[in-house]
Amino acid sequence: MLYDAIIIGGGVTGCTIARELMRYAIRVALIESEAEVGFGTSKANSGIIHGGHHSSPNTLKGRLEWEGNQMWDTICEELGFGFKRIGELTVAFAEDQIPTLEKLQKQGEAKGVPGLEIWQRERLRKEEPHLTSEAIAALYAPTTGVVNPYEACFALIENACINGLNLFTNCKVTAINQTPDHHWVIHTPRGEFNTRFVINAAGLYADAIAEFAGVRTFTIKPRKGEEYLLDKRLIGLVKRVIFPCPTPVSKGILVIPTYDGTLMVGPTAEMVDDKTDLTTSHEGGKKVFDAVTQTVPGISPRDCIAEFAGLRAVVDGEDFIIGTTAKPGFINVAGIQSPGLTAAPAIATMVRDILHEEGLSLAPKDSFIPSITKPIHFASLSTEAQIALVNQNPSYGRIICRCELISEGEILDAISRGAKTLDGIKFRTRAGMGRCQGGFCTGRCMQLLSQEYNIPMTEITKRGGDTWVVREQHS
Ligand SMILES: O=P(O)(O)OC[C@H](O)CO
Ligand code: FES
Repeated sequence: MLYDAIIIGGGVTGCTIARELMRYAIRVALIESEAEVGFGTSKANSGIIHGGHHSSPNTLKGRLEWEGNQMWDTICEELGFGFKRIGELTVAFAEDQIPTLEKLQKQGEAKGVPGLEIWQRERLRKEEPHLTSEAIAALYAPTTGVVNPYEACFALIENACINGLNLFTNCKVTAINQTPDHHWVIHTPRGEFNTRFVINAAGLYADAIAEFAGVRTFTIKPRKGEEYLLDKRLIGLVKRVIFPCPTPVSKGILVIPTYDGTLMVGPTAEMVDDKTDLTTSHEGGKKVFDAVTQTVPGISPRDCIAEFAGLRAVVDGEDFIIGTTAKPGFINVAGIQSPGLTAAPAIATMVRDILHEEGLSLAPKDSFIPSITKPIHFASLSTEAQIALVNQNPSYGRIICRCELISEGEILDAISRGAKTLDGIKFRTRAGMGRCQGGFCTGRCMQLLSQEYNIPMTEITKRGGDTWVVREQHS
């Protein structure tokens, strides 16, 4: 079969493009090397929909940041994943940082970002009493939001699949070539895929994919960010995302009230050589906690319940690379570092427009379904609603994850929506994300995966590949 477009890479960029393209009467596939979408850089994203004022309007990422920011309300309404505009504060600790706040405010206002205000010490103390008294002023941005990035990926891809996307996971591209009639052939261990257009949204590996096609003009360098999740006891300590004044390459180390309320602190910003290096380090942890304990003194390293790292896909020049290449039909969507999540919906419409300009006919599809059935979150229901649900389906009455109060019904629902691994369950339902970090619920989630896919426990993985949890015993 000849596809009209194939997207390589199922991070938030690829998933958002896929969902956008499914509005039109075209044949589209998405190829992802990992076991599930969102399992690369996206799963370690800080989950911030940036206010719109951080990047210069003279850059592509600066333009798409604000455009994308404004598109998230509709997407979340349609797809039902969590998104809250909780606002942010960029904090100044010394007089010489005030011009930075003013510059960010002007930059945002030039783009049309509403509501940017500089708060002086008194207002700051009143609004965020747990912020250090050393803070002298802050730029408030009400447009900043938080979202669970992996939930966004799952919801976008589920909706894209309902609307006809062909999704291939565990499918690593090994070569790309062009036929004499200028169609592209993508080679994978799961077979060959033929397409008119290739959309290279391969994140850290976008340079390798461009190289396969003979159009590489950039190199992706990984910049690591370590993040530390804190215990629930700190929920509510700050209400907004707290930023320091930015550095030339990073927005700095933040205190992030995630969508679920749990605080997360980070990220670091260290260039690394290895695209698979997701280690956290003593130095990284120290850097993060030294910074955030100064900003919010109520935080302690002892509150950390989990830590992880992600790798930003950075190119020279630090801007997004989105556009056509020397070979017709091959489109790069590369260098999507921060604010990539924020910009993703605007990136998707930009890619759609490029495809149209390049000659792909995009007739809107009358049958497009914009929404998905929203997953039930049992613990948030009223007692009456919980009783009614359990009477109707007793699996919602069996709690699998005690820390996060997640029921069997929710886990079975996640599996029916495509969760294939323990992380797939965890990122969809929160089972395993609690204080015991899966100590109690992992075995029970494995039993459910084994039962639903009819596979032995030894085939179940944490996140695909060789990440098995139990091994067969040989005597
Ligand atoms: O450190 P940055 O600027 O890459 O930003 C990363 C995230 O968007 C915020 O944590
Ligand atoms: S029981 Fe699931 S994280 Fe503790």
